[in-house]
Amino acid sequence: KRKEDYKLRELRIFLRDICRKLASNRRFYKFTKPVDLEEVTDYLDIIKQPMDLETMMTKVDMHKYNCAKEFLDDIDLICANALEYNPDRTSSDKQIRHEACSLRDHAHALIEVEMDSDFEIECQDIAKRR
Ligand SMILES: O=C(C1CCC1)N1C[C@@H]2C[C@H]3C[C@@H](O)[C@@H](O)[C@]2(C1)O3
Repeated sequence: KRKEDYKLRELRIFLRDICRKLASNRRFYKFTKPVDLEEVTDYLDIIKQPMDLETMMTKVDMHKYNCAKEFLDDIDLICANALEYNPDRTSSDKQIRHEACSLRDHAHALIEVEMDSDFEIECQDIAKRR
């Protein structure tokens, strides 16, 4: 176990906690599971890289994130997908877009306040080397 492996384990513990908090917020329930591709049959024609919070939790466990920025890139992907697939002037699409922007801003704010910025810089240096 190298020194940086201990840092990445600390990052995983931190990101699981962030993911748990987001997934347990009822405002974000639409983003907790993959879009049902049997129900939404044209989804992959429009959205080339689906993402959701359960998939992100699995990615944490699979050591797919080497820094918080990579985690936030997937949060931004969840949001961008929702804005792209639900663009209409209807109240249901507007509600999805509002919730997507709220998820994005809440996730960035949560990490900003809870993450030591020097620790993230160290993780981003590890990410570059890998
Ligand atoms: O984009 C999404 C999710 C919401 C944020 C992610 N979906 C695409 C479909 C359009 C809209 C209404 C239902 O048809 C439901 O299946 C979906 C799921 O919501």
